[in-house]
Amino acid sequence: MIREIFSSIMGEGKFVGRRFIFIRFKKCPLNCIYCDEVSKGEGECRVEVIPGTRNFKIYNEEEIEDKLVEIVNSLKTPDLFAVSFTGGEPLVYAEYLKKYSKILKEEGYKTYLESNGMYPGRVSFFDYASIDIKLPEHFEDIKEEDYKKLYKNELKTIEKLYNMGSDVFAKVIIMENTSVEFVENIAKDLSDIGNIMLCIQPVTPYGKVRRMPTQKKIFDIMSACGKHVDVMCTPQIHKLLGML
Ligand SMILES: C[S@@+](CC[C@H](N)C(=O)[O-])C[C@H]1O[C@@H](n2cnc3c(N)ncnc32)[C@H](O)[C@@H]1O
Ligand SMILES: Nc1nc2[nH]cc(C(=O)O)c2c(=O)[nH]1
Ligand code: SF4
Ligand SMILES: [Mg+2]
Repeated sequence: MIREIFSSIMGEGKFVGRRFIFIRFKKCPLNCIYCDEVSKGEGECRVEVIPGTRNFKIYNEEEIEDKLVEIVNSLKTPDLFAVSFTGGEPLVYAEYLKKYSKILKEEGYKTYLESNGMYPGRVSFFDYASIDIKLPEHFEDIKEEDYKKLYKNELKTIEKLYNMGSDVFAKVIIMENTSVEFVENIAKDLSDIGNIMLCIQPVTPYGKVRRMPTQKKIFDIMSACGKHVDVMCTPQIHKLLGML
């Protein structure tokens, strides 16, 4: 279920630059062409021994699940902002996630969800949430009706978290072929939900994706979205810094 736990600087979105502990779950039902988490399902479970050192202890699956609080406590640093549940797709493991995010909250930690938003029915409370809104070009081949369903679910997830009082924002990964109008329409839909920040994240070339969007594309998208919502843009800074 859990693939790795480590301490790093948040490299994406509204809280970029803050210190986080990352709990990464394994599986994900989607298959984004740019996904930098290729080992979705298999592989060992590794836990950083000392924050930021990349020294890992290998655990077996069951062992780590019961020791989660102990492990998080061992990675706590004075600058810690929150504990991120990411993946893969953390909401694949919704029951475990609900139980442990509540326990960690009771222990005094702020909780942060990083999700693709495909499971609105499984969402529980998090202090902060980053919900991806996927675009059709993120997939090798997606039927229009499947994309529409995914999009509807993503908006529903954001709305649910917003109404629960989570500090939720939307993240859109943009590519060189991303349409300005398409992202502007997303911004309009977000503004109908409430005061939701839109974080534009230029794709980091990976796998079959070879190029980042141009500066013009980034500025055009930001200007168009800025008519409707609060918008910011950041690349994945942890990769620039060579961090996990
Ligand atoms: C690995 S995903 C895990 C959480 C969830 N499955 C999702 O997609 O939101 C974490 C974040 O990394 C982003 N990401 C993955 N590969 C990327 C890449 N090559 N360039 C930019 N962002 C990427 C995803 O879009 C998502 O916002
Ligand atoms: N440093 C760092 N920041 C991140 N923000 C989101 C990440 C993720 O994979 O969910 C991530 C990650 O993997 N590392
Ligand atoms: S939804 Fe997230 S984990 Fe799943 S393939 Fe896309 S980027 Fe990767
Ligand atoms: Mg990542």
